[in-house]
Amino acid sequence: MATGFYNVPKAVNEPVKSYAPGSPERKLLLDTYKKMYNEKVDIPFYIGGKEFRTGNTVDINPPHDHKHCVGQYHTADKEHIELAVKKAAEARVKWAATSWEHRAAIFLKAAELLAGPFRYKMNAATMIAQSKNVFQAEIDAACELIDFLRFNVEFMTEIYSNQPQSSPGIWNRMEYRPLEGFVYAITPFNFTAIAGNLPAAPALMGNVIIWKPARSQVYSAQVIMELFKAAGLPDGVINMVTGNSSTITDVLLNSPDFSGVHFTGSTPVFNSFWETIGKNMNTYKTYPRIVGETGGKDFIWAHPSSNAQEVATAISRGAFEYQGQKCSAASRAYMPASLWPAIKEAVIKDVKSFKMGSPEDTSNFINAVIDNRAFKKLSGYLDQAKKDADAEIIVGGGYDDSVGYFIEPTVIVTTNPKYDTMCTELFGPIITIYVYEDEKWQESLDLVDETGEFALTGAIFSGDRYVIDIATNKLENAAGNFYINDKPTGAVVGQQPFGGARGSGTNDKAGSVWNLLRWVSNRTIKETFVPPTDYRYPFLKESTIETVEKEVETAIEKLKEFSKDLKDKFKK
Ligand SMILES: NC(=O)c1ccc[n+]([C@@H]2O[C@H](COP(=O)([O-])OP(=O)(O)OC[C@H]3O[C@@H](n4cnc5c(N)ncnc54)[C@H](O)[C@@H]3O)[C@@H](O)[C@H]2O)c1
Ligand SMILES: N[C@@H](CCC=O)C(=O)O
Repeated sequence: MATGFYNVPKAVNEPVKSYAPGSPERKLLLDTYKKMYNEKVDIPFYIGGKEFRTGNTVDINPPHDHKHCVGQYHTADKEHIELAVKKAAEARVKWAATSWEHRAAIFLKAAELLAGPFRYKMNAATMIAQSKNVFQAEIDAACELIDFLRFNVEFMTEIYSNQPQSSPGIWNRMEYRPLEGFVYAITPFNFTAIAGNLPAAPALMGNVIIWKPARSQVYSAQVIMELFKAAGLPDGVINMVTGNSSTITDVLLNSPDFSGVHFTGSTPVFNSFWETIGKNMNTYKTYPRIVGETGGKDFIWAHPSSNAQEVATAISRGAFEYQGQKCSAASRAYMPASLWPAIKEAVIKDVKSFKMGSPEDTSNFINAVIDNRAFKKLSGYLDQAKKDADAEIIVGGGYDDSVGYFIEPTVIVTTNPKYDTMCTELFGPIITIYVYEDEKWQESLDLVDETGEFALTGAIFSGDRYVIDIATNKLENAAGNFYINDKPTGAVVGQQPFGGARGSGTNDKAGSVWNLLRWVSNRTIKETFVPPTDYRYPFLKESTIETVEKEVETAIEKLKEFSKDLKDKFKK
């Protein structure tokens, strides 16, 4: 078989298209959106490459127009999940033995297809069912997913090329085997890129996957399955199942073949997985890998030396883009009293200028929150803030679900740094601000660090390098992604590897070598070219002692002969 040490194409970030008025991409995307909006999609689940339609369906309603229906998806029963385990095991035989360049080629092809013919369908599905505006859909469903696919291939080759030293006469090698079983990928509603990456990353490393997308992301999940099929991913490598989360999880976490979980979502759900896995430990053939990126309560902190307009813009974008439904979104802020009036004025001006509505109208900066549950939860917090003496809503606070689940972008100012909305992840367009006395800026950093259970993203603003140094050190454990003079959202694959610790996850950094390393089980191979044939250490070998004794005896004999010769000579 012909082979070689192949270099993969250098990964570069996918350029973000502008969708400016009159641009061809704008027309293509909006035409696709309208077409898909007025059709009825019928989404199956996928096991072993086959499409399953059970007739037990769930409607797909755009969050910004919830009475409208764009189609339905079919849900699996327990037997289907058991079948998925079987089919994944069957697919594993060939996939795990497929050489890496073929796995790489499939995912590189998927990246190119998404950059080209799949781009508008993927973005439109994300706009329709997840209520993202054009820009938010583009940076997520197109660019970030393309980046994950391209960069992971490069990271894979970095891992494979990491090999041990070899002493003379031997050759040490490191094999990076896929895990012995299947990986369960569970994905959140808010990022199409995460939904694609969580099954794709372990699959790239040779694993087989059972993937369960979030119910409100199933529309773009289907497009991801179509993309992988078009790229040539063999049947059964990624099986996408939809249905009751508990039923699916119960079957998968009870299977002896369960070898890892790749989760992104809320902290309580991940904690429940960890508990179940712990209880089931004796069931599994191998210790499962547990990888989870979870919730956040991300902060913006500003020092009196910072620029008020820069801080205000970071709040307006960091807290409200995609309705604050990014795990990275700023949802608590600490502002110095001296700068607060200027920051407040600028933020209120921004928020009042935001347009809210359907993503089809590209002038809308804000769209709807994901579903009725989120709407009820968020409106409940707004009602509570209106009643609480230690909270004041300075802009926003309204909500309306008559057409879509619309929550007005809201800024709450509190006098209590431990006020509920300073600590709890709300996952919506609400930020709470605590104003501190300028001279207490060091104490305010302690507050940032000590408030809440999370440590995902955080941003500090200052024009003073000594302050930046102190804050960076004090907040060492407060965020896995830390920003200096920038908003805490918008991490880019290959540039800011993403993930947090504490209650925010296992911090394995999506789209990095550290994440991919979790999906391989190394085998060390030592090959000896000329194996020894005698067990004894050289200095103890009988043959050696005998040789030395013989050499000594010979030397003595020679000396005797020499002295005899000498004596004879003297006698003569
Ligand atoms: N840290 C990160 O990188 C990151 C990225 C995106 C989202 N998130 C987090 O995700 C959350 C928002 O997403 P979400 O609302 O989809 O999260 P979620 O926890 O409700 O759902 C995540 C996934 O788990 C499934 N699920 C829910 N309950 C389950 C149960 N009892 N058993 C089994 N599966 C269950 C869901 O169906 C979904 O597929 C936020 O907390 C956000 O911070 C984190
Ligand atoms: N890359 C995104 C990830 C957000 C997760 O929900 C960001 O950094 O904003």
